[in-house]
Amino acid sequence: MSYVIRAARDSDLQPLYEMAKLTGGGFTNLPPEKPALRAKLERSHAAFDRDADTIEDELFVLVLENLDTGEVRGTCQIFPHVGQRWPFYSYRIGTITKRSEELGRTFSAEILNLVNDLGGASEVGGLFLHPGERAGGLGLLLARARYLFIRNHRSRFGDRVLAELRGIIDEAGGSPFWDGVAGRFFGMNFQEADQFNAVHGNQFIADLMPKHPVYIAMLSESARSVIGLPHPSGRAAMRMLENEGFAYEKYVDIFDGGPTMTARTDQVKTVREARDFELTGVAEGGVPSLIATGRLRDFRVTLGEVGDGTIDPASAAALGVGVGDVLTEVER
Ligand SMILES: NC(=[NH2+])NCCC[C@H](N)C(=O)O
Repeated sequence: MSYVIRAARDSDLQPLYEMAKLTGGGFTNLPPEKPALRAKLERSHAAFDRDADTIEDELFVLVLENLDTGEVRGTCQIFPHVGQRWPFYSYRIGTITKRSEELGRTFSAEILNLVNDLGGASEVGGLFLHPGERAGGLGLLLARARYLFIRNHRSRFGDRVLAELRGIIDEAGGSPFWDGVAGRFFGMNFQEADQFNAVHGNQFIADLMPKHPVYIAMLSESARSVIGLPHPSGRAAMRMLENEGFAYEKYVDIFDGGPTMTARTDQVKTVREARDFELTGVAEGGVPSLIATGRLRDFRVTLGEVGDGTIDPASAAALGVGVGDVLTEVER
């Protein structure tokens, strides 16, 4: 089977919608609403069409296509510059330490601070792989294709990259963190708020989110216990991000308390290890690799084998490349 990652097209709307319905909620970047998805595709087209070297608040949507069937089986997104137009919100967990000499006691309290620290960063997100394809390293292909895209269009991205992981959701679809913190100020449940956010953006956060720091000690045990923890379905994603050099630096999602992972763009493993080479021939065999080619709308990535200046025939066909083309490779 042969797969390729490529820019999303208008005709991908239906499969994107079908996949969005499979996410089970809490997946802000892939709402199961066609108008919202269509708006994302339009934003993405504009980003791929803009051939310039500057960082803008835009969005690239990529899809994973099974070349044997023509079906779209996965997707991922890159936001080059969050917080440029609308502030980007996070809770940063800070510490305040107090000492009473008379009592001989020192106390440290943890505080949730509403911050816009991550404004200016690039964000990777919206990664979804069809449940029927969760083998064969395709999740990793989707994730790492984003870093190759960033590397090959480096001036379009910030010096820091972030990834938000879904937080803990209970069986009823509720978020213990939401119920204990922001929910008290929004008059809606987590699903409604997340849905509203996905469709209408985050102005309502600026309007309603409490501005004062929150003492974690004063939250309910259920809210406290999920801070910085990913949804069980996101544990593998968290490990993948850590392997790329991302770390949890005490930033959490203001709605569900899920961890925000950050990394220096140039320190991301795939960005650091990728290298360019000129294709001198097509032959079987070589090192299992991710192979990328093309700029902007023509950007493509596949899984294949890289020899000494060569790639395997299936990859050459998947990428539509021939001798003399310049490719990017990074070991699997
Ligand atoms: N799970 C959520 N919808 N969280 C709220 C959005 C937070 C996001 N960092 C923003 O500022 O837009």
